Amino acid sequence: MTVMDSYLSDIWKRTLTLILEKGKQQEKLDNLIFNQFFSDSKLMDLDEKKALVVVPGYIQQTIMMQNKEIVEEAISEVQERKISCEIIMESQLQKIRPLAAKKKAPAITGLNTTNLIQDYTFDNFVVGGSNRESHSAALACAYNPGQFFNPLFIYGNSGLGKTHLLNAIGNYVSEHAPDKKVYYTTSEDFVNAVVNSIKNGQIQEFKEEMNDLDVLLVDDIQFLAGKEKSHETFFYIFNELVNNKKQICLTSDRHPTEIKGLEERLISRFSSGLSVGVDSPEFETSVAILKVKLEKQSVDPSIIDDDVLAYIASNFSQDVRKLEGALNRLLFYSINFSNSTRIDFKTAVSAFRGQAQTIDKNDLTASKIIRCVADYYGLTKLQLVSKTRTKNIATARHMAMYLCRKHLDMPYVKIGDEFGKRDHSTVMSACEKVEKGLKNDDVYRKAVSELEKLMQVN
Ligand SMILES: Nc1ncnc2c1ncn2[C@@H]1O[C@H](COP(=O)(O)OP(=O)(O)OP(=O)(O)O)[C@@H](O)[C@H]1O
Repeated sequence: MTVMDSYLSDIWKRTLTLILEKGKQQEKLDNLIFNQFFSDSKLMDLDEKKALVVVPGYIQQTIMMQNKEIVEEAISEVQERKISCEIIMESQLQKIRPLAAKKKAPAITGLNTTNLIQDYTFDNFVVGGSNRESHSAALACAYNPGQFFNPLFIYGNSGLGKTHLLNAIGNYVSEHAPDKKVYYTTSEDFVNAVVNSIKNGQIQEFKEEMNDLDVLLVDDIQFLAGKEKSHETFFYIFNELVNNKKQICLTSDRHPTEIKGLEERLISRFSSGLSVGVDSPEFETSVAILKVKLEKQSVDPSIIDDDVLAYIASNFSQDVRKLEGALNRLLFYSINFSNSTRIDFKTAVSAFRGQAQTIDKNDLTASKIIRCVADYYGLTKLQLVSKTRTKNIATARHMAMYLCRKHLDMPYVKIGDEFGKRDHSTVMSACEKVEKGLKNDDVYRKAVSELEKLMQVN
């Protein structure tokens, strides 16, 4: 432990004692809540006015935020000056750490610190149709910086892996060519650095330091919009680096030509290399991502039934952050509220009650599902529950059984009763067929998604 660490730890210990005392006085906290949600927190940083507090997860963060006033009162009392607190989760720390490192670094930009997010590598980036192009372009830039696409511009909605890819490039270069200077920053930090350098009369030094880089990675470049002073500096650095065959990689939430408030000359520079998009992951990619994230948390994927991963993948794959959040919720739920060592479909349905596809279960009945499926396939309800085994009727029947299981959580036997008294193994095998179809077949996925929409409106 460094002197700084033990200094912060001592302050936090005294603060925690006060938080409990004040919380009890104000009847907002008791020992149980305090021990469960406050005791694992840490004070990571402290300056004249602000404290950075880190907590293990979402729940601790939420509960501490609810008591933020008490927390701020307590630390202000310990420090004998007014302190405001930022409370973040450990998982957010990595994004913030570089800022802290930069602050302490003697150089203007902090280039002598490695500010890459170490966890984001090509090895743990799952490739699928939605990101194949951007992954391949990023890898090419990492393998041969400055040679292929300059700049590489990766764009797409939030949470689709742009920051991950950007850092993967940096980590790859740092590992394979340690003599190369790599710098990762967000455009907001870049703007702050420019403003500070101007204020301190060091803008020339700042530019020189930047021009000395081999790889410049700038995240969320859209935030440069409207910051005219920084445009000038960035334009200069951009030209120097590109002319010297140094690699620049940028990310944004939209294509360069759609960023409003950027000078034309910058837009044209950004578009002059290669622009590649990232999209929401498709089903297989989502499942593979979930498996990678489980591995990262040292959870054996075999304790989770395949249909559970399929369920999360079909409900939360708009962005990977949502997928990760859903997985964390499931793990949290099963650790705290389930007695079983396996995580099955039923556990998942309970964990996501009210979160996954918002079909109102109170409104939904087997009969309604049968009607929707029959309409969708152009059949009658009678045909669906009949003994007929014609392929199209059987497929529709399997689909209806699967939807009853998924949305009504009905036992197999009961579903069998609804479909002309079929036995439970027939229903089980029907559900398995649809689950398999969902993994391998776009037609199944499309049908389930359209049927679920129909079930909501009908
Ligand atoms: N293909 C993937 N394989 C593995 N993890 C992924 C993949 N895509 C995204 N992730 C994970 O999803 C999370 C969000 O990704 P990231 O921060 O890179 O998104 P982003 O596109 O930069 O979002 P924003 O625009 O909001 O900054 C990260 O934890 C990242 O590791």
